Amino acid sequence: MLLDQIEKHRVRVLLNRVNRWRDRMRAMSDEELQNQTAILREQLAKGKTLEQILPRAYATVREADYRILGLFPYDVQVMGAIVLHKGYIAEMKTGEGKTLTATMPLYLNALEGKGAMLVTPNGYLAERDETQLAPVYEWLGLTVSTAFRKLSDSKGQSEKKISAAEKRSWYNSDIIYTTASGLAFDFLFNNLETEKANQYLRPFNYAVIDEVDEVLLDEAESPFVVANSPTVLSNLYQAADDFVTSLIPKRDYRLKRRDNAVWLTYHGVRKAEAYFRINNLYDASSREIYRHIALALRAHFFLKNGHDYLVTDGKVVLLDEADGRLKKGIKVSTGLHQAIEQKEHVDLTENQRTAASITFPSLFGLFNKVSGMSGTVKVSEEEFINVYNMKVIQIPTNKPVIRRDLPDKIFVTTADKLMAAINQTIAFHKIGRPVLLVAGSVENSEIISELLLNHGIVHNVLNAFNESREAAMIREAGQQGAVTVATNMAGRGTDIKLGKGVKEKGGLAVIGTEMLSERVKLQLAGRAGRQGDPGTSQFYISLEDKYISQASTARFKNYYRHLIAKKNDGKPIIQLHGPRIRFSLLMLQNRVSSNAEEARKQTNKYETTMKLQRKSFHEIREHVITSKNLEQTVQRWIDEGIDELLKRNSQKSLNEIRNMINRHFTYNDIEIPQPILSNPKQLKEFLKKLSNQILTQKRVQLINEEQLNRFYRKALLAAMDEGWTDQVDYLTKLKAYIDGWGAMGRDPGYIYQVRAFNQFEQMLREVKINTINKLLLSTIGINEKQQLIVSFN
Ligand SMILES: Nc1ncnc2c1ncn2[C@@H]1O[C@H](COP(=O)(O)OP(=O)(O)OP(=O)(O)O)[C@@H](O)[C@H]1O
Repeated sequence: MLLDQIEKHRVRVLLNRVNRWRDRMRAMSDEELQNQTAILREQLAKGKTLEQILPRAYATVREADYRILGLFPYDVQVMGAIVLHKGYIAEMKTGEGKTLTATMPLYLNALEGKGAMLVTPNGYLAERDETQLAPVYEWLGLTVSTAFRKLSDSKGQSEKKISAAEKRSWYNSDIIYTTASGLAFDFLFNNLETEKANQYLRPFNYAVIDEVDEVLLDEAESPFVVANSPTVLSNLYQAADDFVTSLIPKRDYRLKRRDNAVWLTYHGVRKAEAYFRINNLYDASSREIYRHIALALRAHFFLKNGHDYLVTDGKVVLLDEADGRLKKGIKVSTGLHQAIEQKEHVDLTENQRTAASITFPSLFGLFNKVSGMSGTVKVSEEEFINVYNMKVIQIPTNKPVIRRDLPDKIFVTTADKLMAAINQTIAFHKIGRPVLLVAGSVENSEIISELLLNHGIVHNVLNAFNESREAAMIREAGQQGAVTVATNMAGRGTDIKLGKGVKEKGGLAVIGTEMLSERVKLQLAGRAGRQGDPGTSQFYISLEDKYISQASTARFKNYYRHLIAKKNDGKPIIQLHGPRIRFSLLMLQNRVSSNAEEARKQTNKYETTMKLQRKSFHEIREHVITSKNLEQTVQRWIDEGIDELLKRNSQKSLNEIRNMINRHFTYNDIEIPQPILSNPKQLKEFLKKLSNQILTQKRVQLINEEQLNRFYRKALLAAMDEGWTDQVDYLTKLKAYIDGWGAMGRDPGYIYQVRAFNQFEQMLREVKINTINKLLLSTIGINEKQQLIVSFN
């Protein structure tokens, strides 16, 4: 608390220093103001720190914001901007103008020439913000871009592959607006490139993460995955799916939604053994069957169409749990995607191996400095401090918030709550108040839409199906009498402006129709009452909501059954009142959020191991990709590879050695002098000589040293990337495999670490052997353009 006060005091001191510049900046001509960028850069060059030039820099942007956009950042926004520069998290209430706030730290940190990024959870926000603010930065002499092809520029060419040069120009801009997922994918692909010329990222410097709780908490657990080299598709998906649909609840399997767990009972296990004709389901030889059953169980009991994914055009597309958008291009790894496809009876996509993966927490761990902003972070402050070492500073609002967040209305069934919510919508609509009606899933948004149509109410539907009309719908949503049905896609960053006469009627009414976590709820409520506007929010929830059913206790379930029985006896709509039910729901909410926090901690533990391995792997890779002379590396790796091969071929019979030579060195018959077989030293010398002979033969086909180096590089990288793909794939599967072990009293984090480490060492040894293969068994040639062509077997 005291520290908090001290920190806030420091922020105020800096704010005063920014304010002292205000009149001087106002008096400057445009030219003088624009010239500040050069002055500030010069001060940096002369050794001043960013902190020292902050007041002048912030005052410059502030004035530029005013001259270009007509918006002069308020004192509270400058305070938020100071917090962002320090690498902390600024909690600024919804609608306080975080977009404008970010202009200050981005400008300041970009002055060093190492790049400053604004990362948002979705492309709509990144593009909107960049378009709005680019004129300010450009006016001040900085370059700015989105790190993706803008929807507005990409007419007809969105299919065209984006060149490395184009991407490089984005990422070399002073200020970059992008999405967290776009950045994750670009990072992974950039690392898989085998030529420096095809890489486009520079080292990450400074980032402001918008909606930081969504990025670093809600999405912390789902890794971004790049897949390659399809593996054989297993027909076990269908068998496992058929098997799971034949199971009898309780007798064959048990379901514990609260712990997110489902497992086979003794009966179920026997049934599986009979079904798959095996002796022991838990035997190592049945591991694949076990894995497929586990996947099918998960697909059937935990993932729901319309909730977790959509089936469109015969394809399964995942929905982002946090914001209800389609997660294009992302697949659940380890076969769960195929298990869902099998369940939905659509064609199975190819099963792919994970080539590289990263989670948001480790992606942002690569930046020199990271800060964040959101309207709803204080509740998770402890986690931010413990896990990310980021302080949270609350910024006061510019004008008092007068929005009223009314207490939840609680119903027993889904039907009851939807009807009540619709009736309320109709009442608001009658008096001309705009309503944002938020559905818990795509499926519910369509049901609500139909019900509204039955009442003759014209409305817009904003869900993952019509994302393209988002901007237009948001523009209409605050007008008199407008009704907008949306999934929680409209939950973050959506700036709904009130139309004429709406304030007098009470502002926007947000009506939620699903129990949600406190943070998501606050975000949705925050679509109303922005910038001191009037507005209300109220949530209509039922005991059947997913959030409740996944976490409810036996007592709670009995209570629900009792109420349903009453309802079946003819009682119409049952609404629940009183402190007891509210208290129970509060407890339930706490339980869900602490479970989620635990799960994130576990994932972060796994990820730390991955991070270390990724780092050491990429250090080696960076050496290979940049080195102009790889001769020594090649010799050393061949040497180590031979040692490893000899260790593995312990017998050293003539046949064994001949086989080894044919598998790794050359397909030709080689004369092996008998006596060396019993002398390891001589044998090693022999193999080294052999590899040098083969390399010399290759060398003569090459034109110059540079081409030789290129050949070396291609061979080493091919060997390394294969090894790394196996490693990442192994780690992904390992994680899925041991994740449930905690329930059995073992520490999955520890087991993971030990196995992951051993496998990494093993992988490095494997790479050395594979290097011999790539170098010696490949064929090379020069094409008519005098370019090197290498083909690996
Ligand atoms: N200094 C200012 N002067 C006048 N209007 C402002 C100022 N700053 C922001 N606004 C306006 O306030 C509205 C809300 O801004 P913005 O959408 O950036 O809020 P936000 O904090 O990002 O909200 P959310 O938490 O919902 O993402 C916008 O319409 C913006 O133009």
